[in-house]
Amino acid sequence: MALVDENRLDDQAFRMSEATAGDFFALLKPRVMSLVVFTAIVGLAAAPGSMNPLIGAIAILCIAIGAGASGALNMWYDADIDAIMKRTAKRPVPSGRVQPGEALSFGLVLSVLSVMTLGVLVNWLSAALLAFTIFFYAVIYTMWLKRWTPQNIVIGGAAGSFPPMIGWAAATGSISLESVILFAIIFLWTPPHFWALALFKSDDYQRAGIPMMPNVAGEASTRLQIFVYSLIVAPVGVLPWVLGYTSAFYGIAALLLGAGFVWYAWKVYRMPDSDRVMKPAKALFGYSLVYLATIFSLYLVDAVVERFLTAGGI
Ligand code: HEM
Ligand SMILES: CC(C)=CCC/C(C)=C/CC/C(C)=C/COP(=O)(O)OP(=O)(O)O
Repeated sequence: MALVDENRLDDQAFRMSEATAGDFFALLKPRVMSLVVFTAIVGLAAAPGSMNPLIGAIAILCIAIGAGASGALNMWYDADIDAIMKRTAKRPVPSGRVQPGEALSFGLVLSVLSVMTLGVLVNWLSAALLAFTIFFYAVIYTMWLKRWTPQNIVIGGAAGSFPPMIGWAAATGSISLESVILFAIIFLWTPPHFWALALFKSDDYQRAGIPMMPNVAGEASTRLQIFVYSLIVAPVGVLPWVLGYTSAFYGIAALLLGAGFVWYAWKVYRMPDSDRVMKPAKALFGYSLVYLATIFSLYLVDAVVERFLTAGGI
């Protein structure tokens, strides 16, 4: 009698993984997470005091790995709906290149690794914030809010807003009003960022049965809500200058960028129901990325210049 039952080797559980390193990298949602990690870098660099550059680099690496891990956990749980939506059907799990168990273990191992390393080598406040953010995205948003309420991304947006606070906490071991304002900018930016995309991808969400705002409240209401959020995020983007955290250089640029945001959102608000190409919504989605990347870049430049001038006694 053979020691190994040949038939059992064909079972799913015994199948060798067909996944490549590229598939595992894709599980980290690298494109989205690159901007997320950039906001964490800004939080870390803008924080007062000096930090050992090696510890700073370790902190950023841990945040990047933790963010990617939360993306893997999201893709593990969402494989059923990702398979239905055109935009996501080719992802590693729904396309069968990565087994669900592999994605789950990958996400869990990286989550524990990133949080523990951040805690041991940097500080436990930033590690606790990172753990909470991973939990918020993977469990509160993905497993609960996303399939339950059209306010999913309004509440779930908190997850994407924490990284600058984590960076700040890594540098200082504390939370401050300035880091809460960086949180608020991303939090208020998320609904227009995402609903612009949800407008022109609403068929996908409809088919998958996800209660995104355009599918539940309708396109007209979503367009109005996008515009209202743009009216709030624009002044909040200028708040760091008003409160004296940045120079006028940042403040004026933020004012102009905010005016641009309101303009793009206004075009979406005025978009006729009959417009199925939805160019204004696509333009706003693109602009939302430019807005956040630019405003955080300016914040970084402002903080670095300020530090340079202070160090030089100017
Ligand atoms: C709950 C909050 C958020 C939701 C629901 C959301 C949703 C999405 C979706 C569905 C896409 C399209 C992704 C794709 O092409 O497959 C996207 C793209 C993107 N998002 Fe978000 N997002 C959120 C928060 C954020 C945050 C906080 C950031 C960065 C700080 C961000 C940065 C990006 C970037 C950079 C892209 C473009 C990726 C590319 O080039 O394909 N998002 N977002
Ligand atoms: C440090 C840390 C843990 C950061 C996490 C940051 C975070 C939560 C970012 C959210 C980004 C995002 C792509 C949401 C997509 O929503 P979705 O999952 O509904 O989009 P999908 O349909 O493309 O999967």
